[in-house]
Amino acid sequence: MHELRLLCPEDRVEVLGEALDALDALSVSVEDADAQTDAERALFGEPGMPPPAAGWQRSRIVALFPDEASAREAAALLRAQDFFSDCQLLGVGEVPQQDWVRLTQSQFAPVEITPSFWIVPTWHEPPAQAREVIRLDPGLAFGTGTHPTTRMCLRWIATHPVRDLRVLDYGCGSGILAIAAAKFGATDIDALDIDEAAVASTRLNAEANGVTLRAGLPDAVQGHYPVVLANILATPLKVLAPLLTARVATGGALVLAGILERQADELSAAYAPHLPAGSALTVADREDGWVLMTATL
Ligand SMILES: C[S@@+](CC[C@H](N)C(=O)[O-])C[C@H]1O[C@@H](n2cnc3c(N)ncnc32)[C@H](O)[C@@H]1O
Repeated sequence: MHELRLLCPEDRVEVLGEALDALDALSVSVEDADAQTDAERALFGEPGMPPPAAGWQRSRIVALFPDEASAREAAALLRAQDFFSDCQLLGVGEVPQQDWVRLTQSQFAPVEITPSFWIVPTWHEPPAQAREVIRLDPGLAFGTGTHPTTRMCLRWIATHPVRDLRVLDYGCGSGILAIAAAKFGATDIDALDIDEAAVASTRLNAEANGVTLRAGLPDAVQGHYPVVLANILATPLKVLAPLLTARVATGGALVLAGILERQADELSAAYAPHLPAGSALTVADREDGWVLMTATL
């Protein structure tokens, strides 16, 4: 395969992407040409919040073609277009052959949650000290155990009694929290998500781990649960406060993640009106700038 590398200003990214697509590029990727410099621009915004900028000042576009001739032909055609005037051709080069599957797999190692509880990709053997193991490969849905928010929830599950309890995993992604609850003895588990792909992924992962749970869309929520877990993000968690608190059984635990340290007070305040007297949402764990917040209802 050969790659065609281009440099362009923010307002040409879309038209170049469309043109490369029409020229049968196998893939087109766009990166910040100023990454790792003072001019680097963050483009991430929380759900519901606008991103800080619509695009990068200068983008580096890399398009893959099956051979050198098609990459060069695409370069020649693009250079002849009016919209290419402020753009630059950086080069055409061969992409070295790699074992992409092995390369991807090498980035996912077993993740330790506690010394005896591990998340292990199927291409690895579980470590000798692992007593409880979830087998999980990275897929379309979030939740491989590598993110601090997931890890803190998993740690909570592993260190609190969930045996024989009903559990709600709201925003289940890959289903990792629901599967962990099942591994630690929870018996009646609802794993729900607004994303159909997450629901499908949860079903497959549960089956692969030999556990029983119900995966579905949020309207499948039913009754009250002694444990309600939700690892989403601060903004949706605030919106979901009435719904999530209403689903926690009396004396049950609400466990929330996806919250940055600086958002903890904001979350406590948003949940306060929905909690019984004497109960509060407080920080129970922290990792890498994220916090886990819990309340007993
Ligand atoms: C950060 S992932 C968490 C996945 C997994 N539970 C974990 O702990 O790794 C958040 C998930 O919540 C889902 N989600 C976002 N907003 C939601 C909402 N309002 N109701 C239900 N699920 C939601 C997303 O589709 C995503 O799969």
